[in-house]
Amino acid sequence: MGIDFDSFTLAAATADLADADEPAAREHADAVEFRMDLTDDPLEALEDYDASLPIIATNRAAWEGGEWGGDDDERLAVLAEATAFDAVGAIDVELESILEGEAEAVLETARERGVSIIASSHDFEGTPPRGELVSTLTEAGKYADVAKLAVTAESKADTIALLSATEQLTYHGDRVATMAMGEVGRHTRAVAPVYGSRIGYAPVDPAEATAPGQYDLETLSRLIADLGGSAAETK
Ligand SMILES: O=C1C[C@@](O)(C(=O)O)C[C@@H](O)[C@@H]1O
Repeated sequence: MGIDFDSFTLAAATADLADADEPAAREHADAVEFRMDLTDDPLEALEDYDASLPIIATNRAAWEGGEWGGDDDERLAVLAEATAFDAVGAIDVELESILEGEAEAVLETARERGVSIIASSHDFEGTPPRGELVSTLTEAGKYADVAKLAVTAESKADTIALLSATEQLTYHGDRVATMAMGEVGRHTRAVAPVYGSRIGYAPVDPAEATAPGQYDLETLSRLIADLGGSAAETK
């Protein structure tokens, strides 16, 4: 069953699926993001999975900030295999792979199996101008159920640009997930859902963050709840 992302989804991001059974995950997370690239035998881990949270499967390329060691064909083939597991409700595919024409098979397999698709783009260096944020999200949305963009904010203006792009796409009816990585933009992880962002990522244990600036799960859950952030209510 695909995750519908109709409302905000808080994902416990981890390399270790056992985290899905941790009290913090059971209490605060709506899904678990399994970073397949950060573990040795991800398909075996999926086979052993018996917790109740649905899984977002991500097999991040090294050229997109991940740690997958093999080539891209194999990386996407392993991701396609992950869609066979009932617990996998969504996959995350790099927009770059989609635009290069490398992801057709994995996207088709996911669609056939009713698994939702997140098309993602990351900028670990900075934040492109607002117009570019909008066009990247619009492009990603053509191929996926959720268009995701993670940037690195270097100024408050960067965070405003990201939130503004989030609001624009959401107002237009597109499903997006946005966040600014690093210290300057950290608060966007709590605030972006107010403007429509559909997915937030947080580790169960802050020492095991999967991206710079992440809050731990309990903290992010509380911040979002306090701010009343809910994707469906942005108009
Ligand atoms: O793409 C994302 C977002 C993320 O990079 C973040 O900034 O929280 C964390 C990653 O695990 C996830 O795949």
